[in-house]
Amino acid sequence: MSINWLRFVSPSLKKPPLFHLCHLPPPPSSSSAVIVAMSYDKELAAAKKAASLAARLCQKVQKALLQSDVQSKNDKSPVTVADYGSQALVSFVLQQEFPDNFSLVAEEDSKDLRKDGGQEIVERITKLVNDSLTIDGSYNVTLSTEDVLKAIDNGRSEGGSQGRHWVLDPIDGTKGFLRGDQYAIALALLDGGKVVLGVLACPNLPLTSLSDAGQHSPNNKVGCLFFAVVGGGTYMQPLDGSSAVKVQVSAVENPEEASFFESYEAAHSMHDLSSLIAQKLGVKAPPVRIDSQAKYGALSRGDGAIYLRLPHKGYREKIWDHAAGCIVVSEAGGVVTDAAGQPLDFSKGKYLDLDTGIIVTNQKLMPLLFNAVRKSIQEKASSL
Ligand SMILES: Nc1ncnc2c1ncn2[C@@H]1O[C@H](COP(=O)(O)O)[C@@H](OP(=O)(O)O)[C@H]1O
Ligand SMILES: [Mg+2]
Ligand SMILES: [Mg+2]
Ligand SMILES: [Mg+2]
Repeated sequence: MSINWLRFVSPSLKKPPLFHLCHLPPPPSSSSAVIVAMSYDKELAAAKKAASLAARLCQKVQKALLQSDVQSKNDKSPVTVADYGSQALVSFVLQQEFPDNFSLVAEEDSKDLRKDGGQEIVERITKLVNDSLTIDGSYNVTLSTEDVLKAIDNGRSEGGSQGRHWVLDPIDGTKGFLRGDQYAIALALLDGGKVVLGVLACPNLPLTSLSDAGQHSPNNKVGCLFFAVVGGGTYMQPLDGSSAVKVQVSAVENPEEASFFESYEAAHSMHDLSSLIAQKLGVKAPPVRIDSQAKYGALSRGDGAIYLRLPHKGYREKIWDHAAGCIVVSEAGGVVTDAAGQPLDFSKGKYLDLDTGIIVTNQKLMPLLFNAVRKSIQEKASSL
């Protein structure tokens, strides 16, 4: 038999309450519930610091992007010095902060960098990482090229349902990054297979809503940091560090007024299926196509009301593409499920086992969205 841990939220807390719900066995000789609150304060501070430093590194590279900074991985997706630099930096910072209990599941590894001809690019990455550490000033170190390669490879954990694992996408939306568009540094923490903390740094996302007119005006500042801890809500602050505000998903109940997000890259989602779903719902506005988990961030503050991600058959989603985004949206009052209505399961290793795809919206719209998704999938299947 077990008792519930109780959610403990002090009304006097000004900071976001950072406590985790889970189950514990009862104390041996007590009939009253024991409240044990698990805090992720230190993890949140470290994650925000690591993601902000990585964002600064990426911004620097995006400004001066050279063709030679781009390599092609075996799966033909691009990867840049910024992806590697961001991963090395975040990995190094987290390892310094949590030396006794460090496990990281991250997208990149050093295999291609260790091949012949990789030395020059590794030196460039090492310089970027060291420059970022010098600006930060908390760690009095200069990393060697081998230190950087090792920091990248410390992201080789498999994750799973036991213990704590950090989950990192050092640049989510590398194609957007290369185009000068949206991208995100996405960092989450799994504890016992559940996402308990997420940080999304979105260096090119305007601080004001994407739906506001004039969002591309030169006066509209960009650079958002979203963060969420389980049970504590979602907050957004400018990447330059000024104060955070609590955010909430859109309260739209009428799908005709809902706007929806999908991937910019046509190959990442079945846009024909999304259009069918939108048509069934009566959504009037055309889809807003943006790269990366910036979509989850934008949705968490109500810029749009629906995010549909319906990859082509055979594609397997990775946990680093959704972990941070998922908690950022759910703590802002949204719902994230697969196309069968099941919550995403981050406890199975690097991959998410999903039915068809991922659907995201607010609690009011979810039943309508779910029905439209099921009907559209059936219609598409029977028309083939
Ligand atoms: N064929 C495909 N279908 C779905 N997702 C894909 C894909 N090819 C790549 N991706 C993933 O889509 C992510 C970008 O998401 P989005 O489409 O929302 O911009 C990529 O992350 P990276 O850029 O980190 O590699 C990559 O993991
Ligand atoms: Mg990639
Ligand atoms: Mg990604
Ligand atoms: Mg990536």
